[in-house]
Order: sequence, then C-alpha cells, then structure tokens
Amino acid sequence: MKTVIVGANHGGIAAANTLLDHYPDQRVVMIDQNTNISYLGCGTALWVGRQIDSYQDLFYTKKEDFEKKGASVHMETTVKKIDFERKVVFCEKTDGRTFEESYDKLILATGSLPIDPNLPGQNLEHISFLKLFQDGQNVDRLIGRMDVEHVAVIGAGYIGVEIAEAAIRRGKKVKLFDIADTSLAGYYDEWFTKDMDHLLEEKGIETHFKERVLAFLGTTFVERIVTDHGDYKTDLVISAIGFRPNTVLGMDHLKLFKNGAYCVDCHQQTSDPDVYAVGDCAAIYSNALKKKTYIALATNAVRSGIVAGHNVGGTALEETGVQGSNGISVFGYHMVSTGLSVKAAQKSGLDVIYTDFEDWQRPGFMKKNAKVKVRIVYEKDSRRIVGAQMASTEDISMGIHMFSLAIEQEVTIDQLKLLDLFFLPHFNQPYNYITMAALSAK
Ligand SMILES: Cc1cc2nc3c(=O)[nH]c(=O)nc-3n(C[C@H](O)[C@H](O)[C@H](O)COP(=O)(O)OP(=O)(O)OC[C@H]3O[C@@H](n4cnc5c(N)ncnc54)[C@H](O)[C@@H]3O)c2cc1C
Ligand SMILES: NC(=O)C1=CN([C@@H]2O[C@H](COP(=O)(O)OP(=O)(O)OC[C@H]3O[C@@H](n4cnc5c(N)ncnc54)[C@H](O)[C@@H]3O)[C@@H](O)[C@H]2O)C=CC1
Repeated sequence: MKTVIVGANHGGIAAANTLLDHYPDQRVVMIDQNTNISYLGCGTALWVGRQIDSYQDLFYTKKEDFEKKGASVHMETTVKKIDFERKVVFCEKTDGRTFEESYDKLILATGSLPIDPNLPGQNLEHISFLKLFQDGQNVDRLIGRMDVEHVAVIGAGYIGVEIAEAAIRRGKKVKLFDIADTSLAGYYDEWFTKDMDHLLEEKGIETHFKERVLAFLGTTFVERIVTDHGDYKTDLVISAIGFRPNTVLGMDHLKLFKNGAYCVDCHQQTSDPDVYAVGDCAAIYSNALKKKTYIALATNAVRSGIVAGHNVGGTALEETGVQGSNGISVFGYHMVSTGLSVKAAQKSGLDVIYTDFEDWQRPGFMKKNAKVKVRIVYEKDSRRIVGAQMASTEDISMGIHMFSLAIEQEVTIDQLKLLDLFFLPHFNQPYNYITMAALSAK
C-alpha cells in the first residue's frame, strides 16, 4: 500500500515514523515545500534571546533518516493540487519541474499559516512573522543590527510574549501590543495574566493592551506603527496574532470545521475515507468542551500523526481527545494551563465555578522556597474538572499533567480532595496547594 504524506513537519513526521516503524509493507512518500523539517519553533525565542547558543539542535530529524527507513522524501516540493477522485497529487519543485504521485491513502499534514493582519504598509521591510525557521533567522539578523533599536511585537500570546522577552534580552526597546486587555488572554484568567503583565513591564516591556494596530508607516523600511491610540517609532515589527489552518488543498473536497480546519473523526480520517488529516490543519476533540475545537500545538500534531499512522497502517487506534495543555516560561516565571480558563469556559457556555489557592511550595523551615498559585475550574452541576492554571518560579509542570489526566478521565473536584499526594519538605507542604484548593472548593 502506498501512502503519500503532504507536509513533513511535526504531524507528518509522526505519521511517517509510525508507518515506517510498524508497517513494513507500507510505501511512504513524504512531500514538503520547505528546505528543512522538524524545526522546533519553541526554540526561536530562546535562540534569538541567546538563552541557547545556536539553532543547530532545534531540528530533531532530517530527510535522510526517513530515506534510511525506505521512504521517498521530496523536499522543496509544493503540492499544487490534489485530484481526490483519481487519487493523485500534483507536485512542483522549486526549480519548476513537475511530477505526480498517486496514492492509496493520503495524510494531510499541511499545518498552519500565521494570521495576516493585512494592514496598510504591510509590505515595508523589517516586518516579519515568526512561523518558520527562516523567519527566526530573519528576526535574529535584524535584532542584531545596531540601527534596530525599537521593536514592536503585535500579539501578546505565546509567540509574542516569548519573542518580546528575547528582544529585551538583546537590549532592545520593546513595545507589546494586543487587542485583548491583557497578555495570554487566550489561556489564563486575570488572576494569572496580571502577574505576567506586571513582570513584563518590570522587565522593561512597554505593554499596549486593548490597542489595535492600524497601519505601518515608512519608505523602504518600517519607521512607525499607527494604532487606535497613537503612533510610535519602530525599527522592526514582529507579527504574532495567531495561526489559521492551512487547508487550501482540500477545502473544496473535504468537510471543514468552522475555522476552516479539516474535520476528522477519532481515527484522524476526514470526510474522504482515503484521506487523513493531522496537526494544525485539523480540528481536534476537546475533553473539556466535549466537542471539536482548534488548538495549534506541536504536541497535538505529534499525537494526531501517530494515530493517523496506525490507522493507515491497519490498526484502528482512536485518539483520546486533548485538553490543550500548554506552558510558558519567561524571565524565570512559569505559567501552565490545561483545559479551559473560567473566561474560556463561560464563553463556550459552560456553567463553571472555580477554586483558587496560593501558598509556599515548601514548609517555612526549608531554605529554598517559592510561591505557587493554582486555580481549578469545574462544572457547577457535574463538578467535573474542566480546567486548571498554575504559576510559580518553580517547575510546576507535573501538576498540570495531573490535571490534564483528571479532565480526560472526568474526575470531579470532590474526588480530588482526598487524592493521594505525597508529602516531602523538599517538594511540598503536608497540606499541599492542590489538596488545599480542592478542599476549599464550594
Ligand atoms: C515560534 C513558535 C513557537 C512555538 N512553540 C510551541 C511550543 O512551545 N509548544 C507547542 O506545543 N507548540 C508550539 N508551537 C506550535 C507548533 O509549532 C505547531 O503547532 C506545529 O508546528 C504544528 O505542526 P504541523 O506539522 O501540524 O504543522 P506545521 O509545523 O505548520 O508544518 C506543516 C508543514 O507542511 C508543509 N506544507 C504546507 N503546505 C504544503 C504544500 N502545499 N506542499 C508541500 N508542503 C506543504 C510546510 O512546509 C510545513 O513543513 C510554536 C510555533 C511557533 C511558530
Ligand atoms: N509555549 C507554547 O506552548 C507555545 C505555543 N505556541 C502556539 O503557536 C500558535 C501561534 O501562537 P501565537 O501567534 O502567539 O497565537 P496566540 O493565539 O497564542 O496569540 C495570539 C494573540 O494575538 C492577539 N491578537 C489577535 N488579533 C490581533 C490584532 N489584530 N492585533 C493585536 N493583537 C491581536 C490575541 O489576543 C492573542 O493574544 C498558538 O496555537 C500557540 O499556542 C506558540 C508559541 C509557544
């Protein structure tokens, strides 16, 4: 059986490795328009901010690794069109040569594209997205220039906050804009985002929230940014206002989710039984919402790629749904969340309440200590946990993984009250903050 995979980044790579490692009878053809694969975008801000020495280790695999396993890999090759009736993809290499690849099964892993604010002056130089490795190289080159002093970041979501930190670390004057009234509004409630906003300002980032960018001014290079509150000198603009699914290849043939992502079932199969979709180009089932949604994360791309690979290979593996677990760490402050914030839950029509707790991580007699904040969001009637947020200068990631499982398994806030959590002064308090938050739940 021959499977063609369009897109060979995190989702396509996971699908290809699953097929090549478990189903020897499979012929796998991978096609990607880029010059590189497996780039960890999350490393861009670390490298631009010189928290890691180079970008070399931000790639975890390469074309040759798949060729060694027997795959054919066409890099710098764009799939221009797909004939879903004849089951053929039409390819064009960067040098203009064209060819066709027939398929028995097709896996679409074409990912996402940065949302384009489409503003006047958008084509001036020194305005960049931050999606590809090449974008990271471009921003790193520009930020290294002496004549680039003022950096404007549009979008205070995950990319925007992380790259704003990087620009501060490189000694730039940074303005961070968002139409929301706080940073990270899509992931956390205000009890958390106000701490992040304060930290960003304390570190020298000039925040401009509830402010809409209207245009860019300049002759060759961008010189000023115009918003509904004023205009500001700028030498470099980084635009990070979210991703949209890249589904131009199948939009006229396959069923689409409300934001344009491909609808898929629990096997990652689209409305065409020979076509699967994974990663940022596909919708995903939220265990918190109990319905399909769109969450563009590398972790989801990998898991959905594995599920599609097994199903194409002949194993009817079902995806278990996600909670959209995510985390951010800037200036040594960590925030992690899973499921829904109160705001997101209410926006989706869920009737939720929440319990908050803030305490020291360890008992007072321990020399090393740090404050931890936790919020648990749960449905009023079912008392099912639907979300959690945590913040500290300590690594609290294991806590949010537990909450992710709790949401998936429909654990209630009452079940959490007496959950067996160990006590050791090096790690926590006898009455640790998770138990205390649950015990204080209404
Ligand atoms: C700066 C940054 C930081 C991030 N940090 C994190 C993080 O910390 N944690 C996390 O979970 N997620 C993070 N993400 C999100 C994560 O990178 C994406 O969710 C992930 O890349 C999705 O993988 P994908 O394979 O579905 O899509 P993509 O990575 O978008 O890959 C799609 C691939 O398809 C190819 N392609 C598209 N159309 C065609 C075509 N017509 N023909 C041929 N090839 C095509 C593209 O070249 C690309 O290689 C970050 C993203 C960015 C930009
Ligand atoms: N640590 C992590 O897990 C990371 C994950 N990612 C993922 O990559 C994807 C893309 O990241 P982002 O681009 O940061 O998207 P995002 O969704 O995290 O943030 C977009 C931000 O832009 C704002 N915005 C939207 N339109 C705007 C406008 N016209 N003007 C000003 N602000 C506007 C939104 O309010 C939001 O705060 C997301 O799915 C994100 O979760 C990215 C970086 C790190």
